[in-house]
Amino acid sequence: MAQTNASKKLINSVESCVDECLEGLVAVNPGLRLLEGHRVVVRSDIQELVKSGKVTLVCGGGSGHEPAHAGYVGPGMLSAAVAGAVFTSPPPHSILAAIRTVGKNNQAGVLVIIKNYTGDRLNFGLAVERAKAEGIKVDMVVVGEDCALTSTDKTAGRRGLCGTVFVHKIAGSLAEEGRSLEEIAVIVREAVDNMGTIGLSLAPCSVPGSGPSFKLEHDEMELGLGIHGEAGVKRMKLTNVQTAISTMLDHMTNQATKTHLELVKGDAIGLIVNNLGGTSILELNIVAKEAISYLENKGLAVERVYCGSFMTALEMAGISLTVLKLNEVLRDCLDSPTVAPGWSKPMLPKGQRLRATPIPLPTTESSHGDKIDVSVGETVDKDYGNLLFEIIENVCKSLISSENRLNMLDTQAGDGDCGTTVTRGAQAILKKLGDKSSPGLPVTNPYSLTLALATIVETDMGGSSGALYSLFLTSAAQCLQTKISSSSWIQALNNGIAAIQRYGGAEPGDRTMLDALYGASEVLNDKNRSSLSNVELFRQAVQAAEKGAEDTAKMAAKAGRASYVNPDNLTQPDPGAISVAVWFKAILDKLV
Ligand SMILES: Nc1ncnc2c1ncn2[C@@H]1O[C@H](COP(=O)(O)OP(=O)(O)O)[C@@H](O)[C@H]1O
Ligand SMILES: O=C[C@H](O)COP(=O)(O)O
Ligand SMILES: [Mg+2]
Ligand SMILES: [Mn+2]
Repeated sequence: MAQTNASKKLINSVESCVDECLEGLVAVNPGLRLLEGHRVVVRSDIQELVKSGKVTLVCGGGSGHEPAHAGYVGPGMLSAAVAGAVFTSPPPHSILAAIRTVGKNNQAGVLVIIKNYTGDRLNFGLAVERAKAEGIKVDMVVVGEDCALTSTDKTAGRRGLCGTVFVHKIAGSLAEEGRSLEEIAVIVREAVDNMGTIGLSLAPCSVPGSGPSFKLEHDEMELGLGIHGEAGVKRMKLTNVQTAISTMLDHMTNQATKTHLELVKGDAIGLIVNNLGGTSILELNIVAKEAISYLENKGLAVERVYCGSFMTALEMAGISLTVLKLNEVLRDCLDSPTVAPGWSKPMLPKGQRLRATPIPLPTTESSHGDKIDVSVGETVDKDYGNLLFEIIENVCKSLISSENRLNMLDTQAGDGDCGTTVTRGAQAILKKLGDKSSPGLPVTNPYSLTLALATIVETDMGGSSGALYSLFLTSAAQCLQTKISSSSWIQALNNGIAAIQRYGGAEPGDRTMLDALYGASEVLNDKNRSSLSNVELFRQAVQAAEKGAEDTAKMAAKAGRASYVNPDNLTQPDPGAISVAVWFKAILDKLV
């Protein structure tokens, strides 16, 4: 649902903008093709590549960073790129489709390269585990080179930014050379340790369908922002470009910060001067001149400079600077040829590309989650099934009607997409749920039902929320195989919470959805409340979830994207926690 204050965009619809962007990309680049039924761009020679004995490379993440990542697909760089919705990690099934396409029957193996974001770690992590279980050789490198943070005490760690493009180039070159998966992973991880990025923004961007991601006064700029419109670490007065660049690079190399890049006189470096999307070429060239001159004045040998749009944040006015310490191997990697359109000049269209047929998916024996065995798990009677139907329907509708509020909260704390992501999941569930007279989901079999919900969420949602809810539901289902009672639902909740903690690494008090879930679970597991009726107990659990969610407003963020935002700016509750309170309340409404 578009918000009324949405910024102007040249799109046909919010829902279709990523697909149409990819269609356009493959239309003007003959070397690129779409993978059937997925937001995955692959090399058009992928079938030969897989047989070539070379390591293949998969990258991906949310859209809005164009040309990243699909623009780096091509000989000498990536084999495939998986695109999520704008600023939203893609769902695991598309990632798995990409890994299968480049990894099935490929002895050399697959290297998956991601930027360090919770959503990407979880969704790509899940797909990698599935691929391994299918016998595909695969390793994953997580890029986190942000130098903005002054400490590293966050669960979320350093963000992955434009340095990821250097990683694509280095890994691409080594793969082309025929190096092994193990060798490539070692060299690439070392390169990540030897690079740093710092951003600067003059004006925010806006996600299609929404308003600006944050506000900057006309005489302000923001140091160290991320690439999703998340506010940065320090707001400063607008200065001339020379002062701005020295502030950025001083911060990047400041020994007092835990995330600084160690540079010593005489070091050879490569530099990316990156346009975050809305900076004029005139300004960008000045930035390049100033950055080179700053670095040379420090006695560094600036051996390679790349200037342009490499890793954008939609139309954000601003820049980032990435410095990579070079050695002979890395220098050769940067210099090796590639025709990936994002790195070199785009090739001209040949013929009628819009009609090019998509690459078919590889056939596969395993079709995880596509079929759910309803013979497992205890069945409940028709009335109970009807109640579950109504609960699911109400949960989805409530979440959908909270879309704008959740987006608004995520705009302050993250990247503004939590409502959109949750709504996408809810709509997919409603579509599958269908009609009450003949539901499309196994509502009389709680175990199968919960697994089916996990699969829908995993397939259609994306983002941190998608992965976390999928883990939650998959683990919860394990407690619903036998004897359905109020206590098995409580066990299911406990198990689900444990899975979120296990994979997300956050704890109660870290300002996440866990704070709402925990509040509710404490009440439900409280022995002193055993005399309460089920409905009364649940009513108190809802109150605790709501309180847990509201209390996040006062918490410091330790996990997720909010952990990068200046704590002074975090005055509203966490969107993920509010979403939990919303669905708890929606369940209660159907129990009374
Ligand atoms: N490590 C984590 N553990 C538990 N919940 C998390 C974690 N990281 C993020 N979250 C929850 O996810 C919510 C954001 O969801 P979403 O917008 O889908 O994520 P993103 O855009 O960062 O991928 C946060 O408000 C928070 O409640
Ligand atoms: O561009 C977005 C990144 O891929 C992170 O995704 P996320 O917001 O789902 O964590
Ligand atoms: Mg997101
Ligand atoms: Mn978000």
